[in-house]
Amino acid sequence: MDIIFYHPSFNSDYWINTLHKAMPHAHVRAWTAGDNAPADYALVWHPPVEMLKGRKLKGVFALGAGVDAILGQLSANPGMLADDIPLFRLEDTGMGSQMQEYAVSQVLHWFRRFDDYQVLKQQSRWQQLEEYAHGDFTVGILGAGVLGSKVAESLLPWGFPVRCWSRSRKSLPGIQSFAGPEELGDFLQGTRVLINLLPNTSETVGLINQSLLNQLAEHSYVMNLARGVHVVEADLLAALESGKVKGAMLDVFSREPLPADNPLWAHPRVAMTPHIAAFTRPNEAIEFISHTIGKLERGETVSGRVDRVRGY
Ligand SMILES: NC(=O)C1=CN([C@@H]2O[C@H](COP(=O)(O)OP(=O)(O)OC[C@H]3O[C@@H](n4cnc5c(N)ncnc54)[C@H](O)[C@@H]3O)[C@@H](O)[C@H]2O)C=CC1
Ligand SMILES: O=C(O)C(=O)CO
Repeated sequence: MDIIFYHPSFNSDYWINTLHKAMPHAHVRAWTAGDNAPADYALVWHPPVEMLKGRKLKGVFALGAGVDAILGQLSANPGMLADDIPLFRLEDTGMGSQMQEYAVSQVLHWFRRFDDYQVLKQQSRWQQLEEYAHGDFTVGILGAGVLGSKVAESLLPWGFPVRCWSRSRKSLPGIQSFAGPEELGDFLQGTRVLINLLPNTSETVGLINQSLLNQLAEHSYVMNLARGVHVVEADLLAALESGKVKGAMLDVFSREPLPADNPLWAHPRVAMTPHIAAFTRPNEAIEFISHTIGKLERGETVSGRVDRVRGY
């Protein structure tokens, strides 16, 4: 079995050596331009079109959770990957716990008013502020998939009401599930902290706009852990200016790196991280990939297959 590997920044040697340990029978090589030798599987992240174009592969694994980039390449280069070649994505592989860390820490930061105390500190003011009540701090998660559901579960022990919105209804103990466009309004009403963990698709791009933000509770918070294109930045800035949104924590942006002249940089109630909410963990990813390839070779059913039409 031959596997080709491409990632613009990962340590190829580590990945190839670890893949060899997980799959001793496989020959894994780092793909380089001009390599047209046969392969059975490709492990890729933002691959050059020529790496996949015209290849007969048993499967392609995206080395991340979101597949919008590779699907975007596919739509721009139709011949890049034959329709009958399955595309897989990583499900959790160490990203779930990272998302939990990020979300819980930020929700608690806002709930305990550390953002307000930082402002008082800068004014050298010693002042105790009125505490928020858990009941007034409903957390609503857009996207209740692998990562969104883990984030939802991690917030429950802290006493917050937690709800989620997804394409289909979910059964997550203690978490109110809202499903489909017809229930988005009910999901938003009363949501104080909005956390985005949706995939970037034609249905979700630009979803977090003025209309959606206006439906949130007063003095709400927005945390974007998914993709920058989900947020209409001008609308978020307007909601911050009006006070409808009290604070934002953004890990992803419509352009990355974020251009220096973007007003989000200087906004006093916007905190930012440079797309670091959750990294692919090599060991967990290789375990997932090697198990999945093993199942594929045995003709067994597998999870993680991307629905190219649906977009995730
Ligand atoms: N900032 C970062 O470092 C990272 C960001 N991500 C982002 O997180 C996203 C989610 O990852 P997973 O949870 O693994 O994805 P997933 O595919 O397991 O879950 C997606 C969820 O979104 C819902 N959804 C999709 N389209 C919808 C629609 N039109 N209306 C309502 N609900 C819809 C689905 O029902 C599902 O619950 C990824 O697509 C990626 O963009 C993932 C990893 C790291
Ligand atoms: O896995 C993903 O989709 C990511 O955004 C990793 O950066």
